[in-house]
Amino acid sequence: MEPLMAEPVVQLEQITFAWPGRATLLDIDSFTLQAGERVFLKGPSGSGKTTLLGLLGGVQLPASGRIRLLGTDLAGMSSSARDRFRADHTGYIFQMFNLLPYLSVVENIILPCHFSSLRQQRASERHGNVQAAALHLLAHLGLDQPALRNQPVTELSIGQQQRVAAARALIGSPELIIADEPTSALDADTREVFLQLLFSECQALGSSLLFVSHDAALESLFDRSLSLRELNRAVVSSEVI
Ligand SMILES: Nc1ncnc2c1ncn2[C@@H]1O[C@H](COP(=O)(O)OP(=O)(O)OP(=O)(O)O)[C@@H](O)[C@H]1O
Repeated sequence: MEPLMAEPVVQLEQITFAWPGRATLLDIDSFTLQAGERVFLKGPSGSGKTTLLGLLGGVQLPASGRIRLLGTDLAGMSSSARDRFRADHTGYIFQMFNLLPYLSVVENIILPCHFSSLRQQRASERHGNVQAAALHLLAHLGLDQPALRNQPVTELSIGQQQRVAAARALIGSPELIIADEPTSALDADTREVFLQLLFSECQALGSSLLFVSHDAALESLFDRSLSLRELNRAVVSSEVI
């Protein structure tokens, strides 16, 4: 018997998208992200990379076409169901990290488990409870000094904040990790170290990674690289070369 192929994590078919009052920004025939794949997405500033990431998580809906996350059509859901689905199955690492300044390191990391009982359950099954899961991730990401755990995140270095942001995205093993320019504030050596840590955690958890960056030096480290310019049939006037 043929082995069963795992469901693609993301499947995008013939989507178009325009911000209100603006020309079509995205017109994409097809894009698939397979389970466990690590894909690098590049494109000039203003070409629509962040907008595409928003579509993949169901933050915005396309004007036409279909986006399926883990086989589920996002357009067929109510907006609250989409929010829950996104919280359960996707982890985000943002360029500015978006950590909550009034929460400690561990509190920031376990935040997604407050919005997703599935991620809370997965983290607890693996590690006993969500705090232990957060400490496990901190150790794997090279941040296991006990003094750091309860420190306000505002007192961390940029590299430390970035790892906390990665741990927050990874907790509870979401199937898809979306990273939007998460290394732009780091120097070249630190970037590659961070990326290797992120790769090994994604592999350990079985998560796919879609990583947006301008940094061509990182491209060869990924399974596959995509250029939004080549993927997108729309003519984008807001691109900055
Ligand atoms: N919330 C929004 N409302 C209206 N227009 C938006 C919104 N977000 C982005 N845009 C517009 O969509 C276009 C693409 O922006 P987007 O942030 O997706 O590009 P990007 O490729 O991620 O750029 P960068 O590399 O600079 O982050 C820009 O013209 C931008 O002004």
